[in-house]
Amino acid sequence: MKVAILGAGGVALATAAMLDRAGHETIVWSPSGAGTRGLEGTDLVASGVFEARLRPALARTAGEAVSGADTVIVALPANGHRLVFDAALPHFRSGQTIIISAQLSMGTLYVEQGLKARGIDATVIALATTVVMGRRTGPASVAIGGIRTLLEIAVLPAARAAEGLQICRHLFGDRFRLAQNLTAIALSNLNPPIHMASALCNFTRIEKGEYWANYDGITPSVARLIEALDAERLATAAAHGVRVRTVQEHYRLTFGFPEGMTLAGMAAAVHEKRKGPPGPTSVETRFVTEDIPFGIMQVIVLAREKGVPVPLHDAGVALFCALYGRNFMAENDLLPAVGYSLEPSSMP
Ligand SMILES: NC(=O)C1=CN([C@@H]2O[C@H](COP(=O)(O)OP(=O)(O)OC[C@H]3O[C@@H](n4cnc5c(N)ncnc54)[C@H](OP(=O)(O)O)[C@@H]3O)[C@@H](O)[C@H]2O)C=CC1
Ligand SMILES: CC(C)(CO)C(=O)C(=O)O
Repeated sequence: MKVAILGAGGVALATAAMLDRAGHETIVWSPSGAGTRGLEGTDLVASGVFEARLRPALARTAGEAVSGADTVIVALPANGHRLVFDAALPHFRSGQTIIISAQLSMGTLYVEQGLKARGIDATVIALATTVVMGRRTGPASVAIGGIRTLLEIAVLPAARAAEGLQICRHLFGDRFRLAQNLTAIALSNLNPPIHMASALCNFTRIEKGEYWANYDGITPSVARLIEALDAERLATAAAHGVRVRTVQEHYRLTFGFPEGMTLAGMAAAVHEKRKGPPGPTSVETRFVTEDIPFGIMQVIVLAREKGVPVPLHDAGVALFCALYGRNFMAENDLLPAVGYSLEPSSMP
């Protein structure tokens, strides 16, 4: 299959390596061009859970990437989604499949609306997290941190669910199951609570650019905060009538741990085994710039809809707005575009 990957960071390049290994043809687009500059005329080298050397095609424009592809994978942080969706939408064709890896803030609805406006009959698939974990380690290298064994997807239109499932399996293997709906996917992305708690509790390290290891930063107290945030997310999901995995299940499935381990215990075991990846070392980290406005805000908006109190989510946004002197709520350019209000006055 011909696959266009929009984005050229850790996940995008790890995805390209995984698809190349499975015999698919890939073309990668970096929105600014910075992400693919180091790949011009040279192989991409993947290391970690598998090793590979590949030469993905490089696109200069979103149109060049998308036009010849059967499937398009959006693989970049959600604070870049709107820009990338707007660049790609004029080029989508009927019959294509668009996979959002991973969805935050109902980006799938935004794409669906854009396709409808153009009369394009394409399939849009939302993932709650990425198939593969990855981190760029240099201009032409990527470290593959892991491949998930089980992922939920939602497919629009819902009538194409079986077809969507088949395409995901064809690309990445038999590791997908259908979520109840898009709200379940929206409430299944575990990065926002994990990253908010980690970033908040390790903030001076981030601001001073000190080295810290991501899972080592999830100490028992940080894990307790993540679990308290998770209780709010689970209450929101229950109010919407959707079943989502708990943060413990998420770690268990991601890392293959047996049942019964605590979150802090699993984080410590991952750190012991991997020692990495590093935690963020810049205040511009997507743990904040993506996860607060697009992830935490999404939970807050869905909680408000059902009158579910989420005081820790609200407090988290307020704290990060104060830490940065910046209105993160106003940075979400997806939810208002698909009809959700970000106004605090719509609080229950
Ligand atoms: N890395 C991981 O293991 C995991 C990642 N995820 C999620 O997957 C997604 C991708 O993550 P990852 O690849 O690590 O992220 P990266 O930070 O490595 O992504 C960098 C890529 O995103 C583009 N980009 C970043 N910000 C913007 C923006 N504001 N506007 C336009 N383009 C932008 C960059 O563009 P350019 O090339 O122009 O510089 C570059 O191509 C995120 O949503 C993340 O939360 C989820 C689980 C695990
Ligand atoms: C660091 C990791 C793998 C776990 O939080 C991650 O999810 C990310 O980089 O987005």
